Amino acid sequence: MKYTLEDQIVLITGGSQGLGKEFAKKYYNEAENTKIIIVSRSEAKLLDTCNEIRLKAHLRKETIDEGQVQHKLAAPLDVEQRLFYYPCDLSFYESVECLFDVLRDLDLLPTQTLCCAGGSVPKLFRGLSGHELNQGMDINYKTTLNVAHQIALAEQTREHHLIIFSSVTALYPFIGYSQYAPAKAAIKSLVAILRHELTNFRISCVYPGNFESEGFTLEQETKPQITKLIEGPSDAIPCAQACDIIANSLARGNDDVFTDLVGWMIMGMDLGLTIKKSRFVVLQWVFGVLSNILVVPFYMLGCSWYIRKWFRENDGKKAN
Ligand SMILES: NC(=O)C1=CN([C@@H]2O[C@H](COP(=O)(O)OP(=O)(O)OC[C@H]3O[C@@H](n4cnc5c(N)ncnc54)[C@H](OP(=O)(O)O)[C@@H]3O)[C@@H](O)[C@H]2O)C=CC1
Ligand SMILES: CCCCCCCCCCCCCCCC(=O)[C@@H](N)CO
Repeated sequence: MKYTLEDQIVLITGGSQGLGKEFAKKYYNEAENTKIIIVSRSEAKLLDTCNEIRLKAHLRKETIDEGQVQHKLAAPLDVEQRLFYYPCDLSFYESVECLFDVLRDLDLLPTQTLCCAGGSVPKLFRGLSGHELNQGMDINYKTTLNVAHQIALAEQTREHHLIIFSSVTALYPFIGYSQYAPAKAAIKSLVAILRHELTNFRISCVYPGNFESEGFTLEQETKPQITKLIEGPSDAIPCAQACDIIANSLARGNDDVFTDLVGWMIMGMDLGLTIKKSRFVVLQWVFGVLSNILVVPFYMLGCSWYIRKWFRENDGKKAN
């Protein structure tokens, strides 16, 4: 199943900002016959994003008499529209069922689904609240799980391209990401199983390195210094650049997608019982085998020594 922007119905979760918004822009500006539905919790952000994308494309639609804006996903559908939004907290299964009931009623079941919704609160484990801990699983795992399940039920035979967003931290979890990395690792595990079961689906999993977004800016505020040091080799790239890298990689047929060299390296080191479909995969595998023997043991020893030193110097109990 080739990845193309044109002639699609694409559902983008987390489309109100960051990477999801960049993908909505890309589909809107680079394809003429593709309908885009962006979903997130905040109707205000979704509305702003729709208007901004239209304004930039000089196609801003004025509000209609009833006070409804033309691009909220509702009946009757304005078939002239290409960009819609639907506010929904995707961590609640029942809300996702309602979303898919609306899509089905409007004959807008997607041909591509991008599960971009996610976000992290990087803190030391003891510094997290119960709410933050549970939000981690809700926002990063349950939003993807619920949408993937509903699209799997909706599309029993037709081809569908499911594009799920994990993180390099799923392949290399480290200090400061306890609220986030386990959820992203769960996504990696789910992808491997769905690739066995959903035989009419193409399932791609993206493992981005750092990129600049509203979420990234926010997480920098709580991120422990040791976490910033460890992830230092993954410089944050512009969000639009990350979007282009991912789209080009998908178009080349890759299904395990990285956004930087560090991500390629770490994916190579993650051997395990899954066949990677990534760029330069043979070279990546050879690199992974050799580095697991020659580099990783020394890196991990050095890393744990450095973390212990950091705690000693920062009196770990209070350090954040
Ligand atoms: N930025 C980075 O450095 C990296 C990001 N990633 C991953 O890439 C994806 C995109 O990242 P980024 O652009 O930074 O994300 P942002 O944090 O900028 O945006 C997250 C989006 O998810 C939406 N969202 C959050 N919770 C829910 C929910 N319960 N239901 C529906 N929508 C929700 C938010 O909208 P609203 O608040 O309106 O709900 C927002 O649109 C995420 O999965 C992230 O984990 C991976 C590696 C690195
Ligand atoms: C031989 C061993 C070499 C190891 C090099 C180690 C480099 C680690 C880079 C980790 C980058 C993590 C980026 C994803 C962060 C993320 O998902 C958050 N920004 C959430 O938004």
